[in-house]
Amino acid sequence: MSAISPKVYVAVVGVGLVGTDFVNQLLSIPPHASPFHLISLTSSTRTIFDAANPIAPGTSWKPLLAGSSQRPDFKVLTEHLASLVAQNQKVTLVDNTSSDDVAALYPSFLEKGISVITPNKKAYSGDLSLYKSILRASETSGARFLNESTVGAGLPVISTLKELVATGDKVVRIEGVLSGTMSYIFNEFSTGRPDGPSFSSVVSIAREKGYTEPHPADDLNGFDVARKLTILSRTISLSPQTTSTSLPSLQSFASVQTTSLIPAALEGIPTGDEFISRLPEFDPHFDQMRAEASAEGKVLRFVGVVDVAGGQVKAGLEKYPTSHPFATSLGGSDNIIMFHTERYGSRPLIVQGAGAGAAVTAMGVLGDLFKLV
Ligand SMILES: NC(=O)C1=CN([C@@H]2O[C@H](COP(=O)(O)OP(=O)(O)OC[C@H]3O[C@@H](n4cnc5c(N)ncnc54)[C@H](OP(=O)(O)O)[C@@H]3O)[C@@H](O)[C@H]2O)C=CC1
Ligand SMILES: N[C@@H](CC=O)C(=O)O
Ligand code: NA
Repeated sequence: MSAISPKVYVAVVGVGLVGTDFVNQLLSIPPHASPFHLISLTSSTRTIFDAANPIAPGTSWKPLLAGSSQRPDFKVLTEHLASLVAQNQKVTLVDNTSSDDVAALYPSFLEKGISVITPNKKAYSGDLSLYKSILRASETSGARFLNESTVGAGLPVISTLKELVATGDKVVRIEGVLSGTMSYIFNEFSTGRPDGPSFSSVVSIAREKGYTEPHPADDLNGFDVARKLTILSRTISLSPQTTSTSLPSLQSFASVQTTSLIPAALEGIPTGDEFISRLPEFDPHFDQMRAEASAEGKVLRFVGVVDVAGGQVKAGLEKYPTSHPFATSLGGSDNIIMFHTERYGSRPLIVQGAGAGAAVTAMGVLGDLFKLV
């Protein structure tokens, strides 16, 4: 007779694009097959918590949350979740925000035995001291932190890299198109022809499709790619299996050599709406870049590199021949990540597919949750 594992108690913070899909995917698991109890939801203004009556499939959870008079309080939420841990329950906090404030709380969740799962890149690409305290807290309590959707959305990028490192392969270089937004923009904008849609129009569509960060400037300044490269780089260099590496110890994503696409006049615009409305002023600048690449028989692609052997991490706009895989094999919000390793020799291990969008990102988060079962 096999033992029945206890269910994992899940508290969700952030119910925007990804968070909504995540909750809907979680609640669509047939109850008899679901290893999860969804016990709490928190938006930026409201919260609900009820460990005794988990939210059931079919519940109209949005009105339930909107109708709550409880304000979010992370101290109280942590106490509630810690009391379940004290009763030997498995408890996880899922952070679907892009908030630095929520990210800063991960060590305090982890040290109380609450696992953390997130597509939010802030903690893992922010200050190195936060990353190290996450590692320490997880090691001390045994609670897990999983972040598959921080790179390549639901694509198996982090899990692949962890397995390469854990099994003793030596990563030489990782390179690829790591931004769904940048991929979509340049797949549509730069096809090898000298003309085509305007830059600002494809950026607007990428935003409508839910690929961009809450503020699209966070994609166009290259920081989103720099954050992903920081996460990949730290996954290698701070793994217990890595004894020595030439990789730089990145103090934060800001240490990555990054080329911004944002015209100087648009730096620091506070809202995404205003940024998008001003972008058409700069279309002629991008038209010229496209025409120059086309004249060389090339396309533009925004690419990131973790050069482990060369000790360099960088992100920027590059030109590729129209026959290159970055030009021929990408469409939509596709990411492509090539792992050059000792074992994979001259033919890299390649992961490719949609790298942004609510459904695929939420799937990566839910996939991480299943790893706790
Ligand atoms: N979209 C994508 O394709 C991908 C996204 N990601 C990451 O997923 C995360 C979510 O992205 P996305 O859903 O697109 O963004 P959204 O802006 O749609 O959602 C974020 C939500 O977080 C909520 N929020 C912000 N601060 C807090 C807080 N302190 N407490 C509770 N809730 C808060 C906001 O709530 P409210 O509505 O109440 O203001 C908002 O609804 C981001 O970290 C993003 O980088 C990762 C991979 C791909
Ligand atoms: N804005 C990001 C979302 C996923 O991380 C992207 O475009 O890749
Ligand atoms: Na991923």
